[in-house]
Amino acid sequence: MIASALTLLLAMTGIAASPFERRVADGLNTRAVAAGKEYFGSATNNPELTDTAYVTGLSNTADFGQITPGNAMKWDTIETSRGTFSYTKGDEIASLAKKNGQLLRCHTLVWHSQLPSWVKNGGFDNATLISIMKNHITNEVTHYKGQCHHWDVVNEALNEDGTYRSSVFYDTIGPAYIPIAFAAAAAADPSAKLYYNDYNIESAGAKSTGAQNIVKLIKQYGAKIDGVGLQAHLIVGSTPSQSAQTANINAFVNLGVEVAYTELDIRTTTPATSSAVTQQAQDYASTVAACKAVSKCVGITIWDYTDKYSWIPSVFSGQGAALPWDENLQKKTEVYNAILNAWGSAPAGSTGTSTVAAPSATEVVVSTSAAPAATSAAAGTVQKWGQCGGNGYTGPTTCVSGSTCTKQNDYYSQCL
Ligand SMILES: O[C@@H]1[C@@H](O)[C@H](O[C@@H]2CO[C@@H](O[C@@H]3CO[C@@H](O)[C@H](O)[C@H]3O)[C@H](O)[C@H]2O)OC[C@H]1O
Repeated sequence: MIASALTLLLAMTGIAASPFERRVADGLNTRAVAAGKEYFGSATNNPELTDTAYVTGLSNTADFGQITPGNAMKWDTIETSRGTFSYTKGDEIASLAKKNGQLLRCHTLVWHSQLPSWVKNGGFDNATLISIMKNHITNEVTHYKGQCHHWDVVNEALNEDGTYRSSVFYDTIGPAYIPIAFAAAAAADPSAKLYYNDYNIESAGAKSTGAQNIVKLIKQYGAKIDGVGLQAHLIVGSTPSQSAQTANINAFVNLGVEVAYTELDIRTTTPATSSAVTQQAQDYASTVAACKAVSKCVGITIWDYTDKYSWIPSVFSGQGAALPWDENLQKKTEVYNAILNAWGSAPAGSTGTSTVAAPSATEVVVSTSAAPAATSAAAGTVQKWGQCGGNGYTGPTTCVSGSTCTKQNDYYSQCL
């Protein structure tokens, strides 16, 4: 009786055992952990949690050691009207992760999308919007304090050319909204790792450089940033090579932050052909191998695990089949095994499922980039937050020669 209860408990936690042995079940997460990573995980959404077969798969810690709420922690769910906070949906997913013994990646605090119109169209001035943003962050991060392994603090602040995206936050506050957000999140939960998260930054280019500049900006302001999330909404046949991805990861790591793949899916035209599936398996493998090759790439999250609940078909017309499980919750063997084997061999003593040799992965070390240069503002430039000091700002306070940095209040200062 006690032995069968123990077996049931261990099966629920992804550990297979007899009364005389404890063996870790083989899977995407246990292989990632054996490769030195923190987790392999999946996003999920509340409506799917009524599907018991789906939840059983999501709760299998051999495959998934981490869960990310796809929508439940976004501003339009949490603070639908000013000062009214609702955590029911986020709590449901946080509780599931806790029950399963899985890590929780919390997503996301400040984003131009899925933002309620009372924020987007509120017409608030600079100081008021800063106060609204800080209040939102403080309230939500405090609610989940101690539960979030990572927080995606700011999501998608960049255009494709690496310049700042126009949003109510950027247009009202200026780029300083980013370090202000990170500082507020750090104050509310000092132990959560704080991430900047974006798409199309999985290989070198203007946007990846823009994200690296955001890391520098946050640090210049004296705020804490721990990591950069590479969303990795990729396309079959156009996925960057392993070496391109590894070099890109190292460019972030060399700035003193870690990296995680946060929303990986690799879409194709549907219905997927067998050659597309073969290419997709290779694309997943090169992405996993890139992460494996750099110790500071801490884990990979797929943006849900099954095509049944993928967001892709609703956003990219005629595209889909992006995930390792199909619409019937069946593993796509070729894709699943490619991920499994890209992580390397099964943990010693595990209940093995595959014996295919793993590809070798080499750590690529690129030269350490120079420390970020202190920026000097041009005469007449309105610095929308604390460029001349104030409100905790510890970055450069120098104007270009001949101009004087004048503090107007805690939020505005100007080089005159
Ligand atoms: O009708 C909405 C529906 O449109 C919404 O879809 C979600 C949109 O966000 C998706 O996640 C984002 C994917 O891209 C990255 O850019 C972001 O970081 C992610 O947050 C999510 O998967 C979709 O479900 O869901 C709510 C419905 O009311």
